[in-house]
Amino acid sequence: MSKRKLSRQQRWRVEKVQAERARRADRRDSRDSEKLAAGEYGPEQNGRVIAHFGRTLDVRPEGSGDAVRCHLRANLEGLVTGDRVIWRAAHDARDGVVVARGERDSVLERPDARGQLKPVAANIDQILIVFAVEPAPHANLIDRYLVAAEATGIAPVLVLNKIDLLPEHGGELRALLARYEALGYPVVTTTTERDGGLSALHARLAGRTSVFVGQSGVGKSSLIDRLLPDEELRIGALSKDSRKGTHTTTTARLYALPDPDDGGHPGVAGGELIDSPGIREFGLTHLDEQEVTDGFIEFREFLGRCRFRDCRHRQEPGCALRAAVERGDIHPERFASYRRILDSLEDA
Ligand SMILES: Nc1nc2c(ncn2[C@@H]2O[C@H](COP(=O)(O)OP(=O)(O)OP(=O)(O)O)[C@@H](O)[C@H]2O)c(=O)[nH]1
Ligand SMILES: [Zn+2]
Repeated sequence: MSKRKLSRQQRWRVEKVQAERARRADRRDSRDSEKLAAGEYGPEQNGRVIAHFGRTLDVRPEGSGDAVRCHLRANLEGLVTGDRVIWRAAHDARDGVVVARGERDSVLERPDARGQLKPVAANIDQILIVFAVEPAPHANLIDRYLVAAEATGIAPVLVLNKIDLLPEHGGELRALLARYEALGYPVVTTTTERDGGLSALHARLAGRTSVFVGQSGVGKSSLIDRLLPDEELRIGALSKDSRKGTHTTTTARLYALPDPDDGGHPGVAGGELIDSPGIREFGLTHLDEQEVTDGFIEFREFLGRCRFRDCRHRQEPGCALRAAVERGDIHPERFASYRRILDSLEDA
């Protein structure tokens, strides 16, 4: 679209529309300023963005209470679901205005249609990477997700779902996951087919903001449906259609999970979930060689120890990474995965 040459007339029309938009934003902003000055808005308070639609946001007041539809001061851009904000409620309490954005602890980004990274959600504490007994994961796929998660700086957690389908003694999959536990990654097992099958997951979610990612068919929808059983909690939630991935731009939403210690009322203590089809499809995109290398956390202690400063850990003599593989300090499959991920970047 952006590459297409616009005719002069089209360009003129686009400019006119943009000018009109800017004028309207200015007008809105000066109206806000007047109202703010005239005391038509209440005092500043903290809140969190639970959904956003262009320049309109739903903000949940800190503590509790229903979300309030807010608009943005014109000088504020790029807020996303999960952002902490300072806002003021209108005196008629029906809407409000967001006046500032708080610092972000973390941000999840995805490339837009032009390949530019855009933030889609903020202040996420953990990325739950969902796998299943069926379809069985390749170790390489787990590594890909872990590398992508490490690049965001958000802590990854491995969730093995459908454990009702595990063979009696756990099979290869448990051994595979034990390998990741040894690296320090938390592993949680779940099943939607048994009572109490989500209790370890509930414990993991409590008090944190999480997102679920993972390949198709592993049970993300099934897990989320059970975590948010109350239809009301999912007001405005994804429709069945948009779940199927056709509307990957659908806005991310933040949901408070029911808190079992508070009679099942949704609250921060029960944990919070940010979800959208785009977030679920999060994967290995737009990483460079350095980010991939850094994403293998057990490599870190060996980096910088190769004979050559610019070692790419291939055939170079004195490679500290390859020596670590030979000594058994790095699992050969993790190293093979590393190589495969780098090769796939070159192909892309
Ligand atoms: N046996 C078993 N089946 C499960 C479990 N959880 C989910 N399933 C089934 O796995 C299938 C896929 O589940 P979904 O929840 O649609 O998976 P998803 O990850 O959301 O898949 P996409 O929407 O394609 O991304 C469904 O048929 C579920 O009923 C489980 O714990 N055990
Ligand atoms: Zn090396």
